[in-house]
Amino acid sequence: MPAKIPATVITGFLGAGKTTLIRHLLQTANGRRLALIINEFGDVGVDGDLLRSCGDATCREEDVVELANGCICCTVADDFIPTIEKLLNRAEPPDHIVIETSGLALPKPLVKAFGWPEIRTRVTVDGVITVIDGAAMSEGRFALDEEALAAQRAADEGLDHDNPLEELFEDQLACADMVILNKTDLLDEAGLATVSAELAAQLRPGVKVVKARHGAIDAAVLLGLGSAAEDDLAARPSHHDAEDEHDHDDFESFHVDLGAVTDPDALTRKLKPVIEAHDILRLKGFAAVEGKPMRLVVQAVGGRIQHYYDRPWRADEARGTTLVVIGERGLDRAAITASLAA
Ligand SMILES: Nc1nc2c(ncn2[C@@H]2O[C@H](COP(=O)(O)OP(=O)(O)OP(=O)(O)O)[C@@H](O)[C@H]2O)c(=O)[nH]1
Repeated sequence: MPAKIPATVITGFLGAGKTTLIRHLLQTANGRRLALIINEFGDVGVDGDLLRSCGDATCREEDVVELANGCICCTVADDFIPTIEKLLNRAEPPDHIVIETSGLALPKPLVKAFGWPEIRTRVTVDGVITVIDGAAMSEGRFALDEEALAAQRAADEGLDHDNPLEELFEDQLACADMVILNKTDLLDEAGLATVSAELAAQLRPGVKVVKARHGAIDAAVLLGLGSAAEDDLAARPSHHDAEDEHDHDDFESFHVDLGAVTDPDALTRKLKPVIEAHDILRLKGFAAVEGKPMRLVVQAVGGRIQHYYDRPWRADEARGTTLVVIGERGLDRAAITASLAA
């Protein structure tokens, strides 16, 4: 029986730095042939496109498979299993498969999928790596608002779960074999100490926390953990263990198509109040800037916004501005679209 091909699951909340970590991983793959499966919650494959444009020898076009438009934990049978089988059946299978889940995916159902008969003898979960946005955590982005929850519980006995961000955050931590505490450049010493202590209190015994900036952790640290997580599920509790199915009704995503922009900084100034007014969790995409041959990448994690040019527009693609908007259910799409188009 040939050795199982290792697969690493990179998870973590919206904008934590998963794609950034994978780009660095590709640059330190040290000759390993990697295949990437990139999962997006939204219907526009931003991360996959960013990774394809990284141009490294290790991330050829055919090595990046995109599973957009829904969380990988919900599309296991239709999308994930067939995708893994295709990779395993290649004339030259990859040395290692790296899976980036969407920022809203539950990792445990995905790890469970590796126990499916179609693939269980051929691939193993080498490790679940959870990326944490240290800045968002220190700002209490995932902390439970005790008063609000107490008030909710008083009003509704039937309430049986914490807020969706809190649950998702806890599930992504509970399933981790390693935690990357990212964005430490945005933390002062006190903030780092607080976040590190909060993490340590939530992690299973033996789970390592590695501090990082811009996901700059080498492949040698991330790959080769040998955790066989698919055989260790009982040790990884989830809020959703009791459910057969889970859904992502708590979140929603849509994209806005705009024309070319004249000034990237003006675009950022326009985005900030819209993100804050509508509590948009994540906004990302590409913009065409008048007179510029390069494509502008727009990245917003909560109110933290940045933009940069990543590559020239190709002759075969339509220049335009497409922004993916992700938030908790109930986003006012019309108002957001109107504000961005104004
Ligand atoms: N300051 C700072 N910014 C970072 C760091 N890591 C990532 N970022 C930025 O955070 C934003 C989101 O990074 P991504 O790598 O796209 O995050 P992601 O987890 O893949 O995002 P989703 O796939 O949308 O969940 C980008 O603007 C990154 O440049 C970091 O360590 N420090």
